[in-house]
Amino acid sequence: MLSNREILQRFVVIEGIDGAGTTTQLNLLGTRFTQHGCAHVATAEPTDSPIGQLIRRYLGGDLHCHPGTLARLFAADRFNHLFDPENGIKRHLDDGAWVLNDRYIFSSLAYQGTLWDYERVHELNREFPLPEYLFFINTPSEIGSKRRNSRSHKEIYEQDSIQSEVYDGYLRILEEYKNTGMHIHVIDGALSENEIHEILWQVLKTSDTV
Ligand SMILES: Nc1ncnc2c1ncn2[C@@H]1O[C@H](COP(=O)(O)OP(=O)(O)O)[C@@H](O)[C@H]1O
Ligand SMILES: Cc1cn([C@H]2C[C@H](O)[C@@H](COP(=O)(O)OP(=O)(O)O)O2)c(=O)[nH]c1=O
Repeated sequence: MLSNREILQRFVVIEGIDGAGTTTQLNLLGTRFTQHGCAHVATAEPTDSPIGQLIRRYLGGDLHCHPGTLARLFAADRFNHLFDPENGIKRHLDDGAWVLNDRYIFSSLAYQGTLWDYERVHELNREFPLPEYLFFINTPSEIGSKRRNSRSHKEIYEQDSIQSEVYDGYLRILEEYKNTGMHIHVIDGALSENEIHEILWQVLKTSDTV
């Protein structure tokens, strides 16, 4: 049951296809939180842990595996990211900080769920709590494609046909998760970096704890 999922307060997730600008927005938000003296941790998935580094090797194309293996690696990396006793998301939230995260379960559902098997990916991510805020930067694949093409190094998902499927997957997931109690904001990815940032900031600023 999606409606019974635990929601972690002060946990913020930014999602979008490759090139949507999630990394850009994470950095801008982190700077803004710092300027306002608001305790926070800015982080991302896949993480820098050994599991995350292994995932990067698959994404880079120098290792190959069954898509089910990759789905499980993302879930293992996420479990560690959430529950690591010293540096995990839960620990930071329990200490009173905000956690700003570039990608979370919605990436697994949109990428592995679309490209492999939605039900199995859903099952692998069922135990994870939901964020209080989910920002989806709504960047259709044509716009993302132009931005991705300026990168020298391509990862395995950085192809227009794949990104277009993943984009459609995100739209389905947003619909599926709309009544779960998260604050979901869909933001026009064609806006400038600063315009998008201001929208995110205005939403978070009105929360009583920032
Ligand atoms: N709203 C935007 N408008 C135009 N360019 C953007 C925007 N957001 C990000 N970019 C640019 O697009 C590229 C990809 O951004 P990035 O944040 O790395 O995307 P992601 O992490 O979602 O793949 C970068 O060159 C970045 O400066
Ligand atoms: C967290 C996560 C990421 N991904 C993909 C999305 C991206 O294509 C890739 C790396 O994410 P990321 O580092 O955010 O990409 P970018 O280079 O755009 O900043 O991993 C999944 O397929 N499943 C997941 O669960």
